[in-house]
Amino acid sequence: MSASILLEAANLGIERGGRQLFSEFSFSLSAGDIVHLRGENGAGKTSLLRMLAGLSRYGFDGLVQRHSACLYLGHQSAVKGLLTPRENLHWHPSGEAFPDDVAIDAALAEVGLFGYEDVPAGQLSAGQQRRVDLARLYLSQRPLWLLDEPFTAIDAQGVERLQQRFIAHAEHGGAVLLSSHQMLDANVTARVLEISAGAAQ
Ligand SMILES: Nc1ncnc2c1ncn2[C@@H]1O[C@H](COP(=O)(O)OP(=O)(O)OP(=O)(O)O)[C@@H](O)[C@H]1O
Repeated sequence: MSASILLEAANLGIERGGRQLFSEFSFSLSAGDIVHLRGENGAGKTSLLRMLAGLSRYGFDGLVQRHSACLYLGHQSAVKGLLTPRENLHWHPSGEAFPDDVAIDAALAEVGLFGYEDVPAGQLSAGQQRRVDLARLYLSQRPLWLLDEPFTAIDAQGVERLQQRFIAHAEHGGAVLLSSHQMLDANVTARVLEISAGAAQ
């Protein structure tokens, strides 16, 4: 095994609701990779990302080897409305706690939430709540990022900043696998993984 490989997936298959979404899907993620997971609605992107993150095995086949700690961002918000952004990040349900309020506030500023640190998250807009989740990308030390629709509810400027963050993460030895229906900017050097009905490539 090369030291730079962060994840290996071999012969993956997913069956949901009696339908085989795809099978015999193999790939790896290495340090420096940005990989864009694409496929139509229902193709199985969320199912695949959950499988890779080790969150679900239902209906799955194949072997996933993670050689690195992983940060998983689901397409549904993990933000608790009664907690403030600072508290949400302090006690994040991923189990990756961020105890340093100074670092948390800096991350919140990075995602445009300066001044909202102590506002109950339930009072924030959908995009601002998504930004609380995304602040983890400025706090986490985990090299392998598995991101399900990270651009959801994010404005154009925010999407551009996120892509800059992906580039910086990859340049520092991380890897990013993200699903999105949006095209990535031309300055993002990304590999495409395409899932289509019954097959993947
Ligand atoms: N818990 C479940 N039980 C049965 N079928 C499921 C379950 N979860 C997902 N599916 C089915 O699996 C298929 C793939 O769903 P998934 O959410 O992985 O697709 P997706 O590619 O992420 O789609 P989208 O682009 O719409 O987010 C869908 O047809 C969905 O109905």
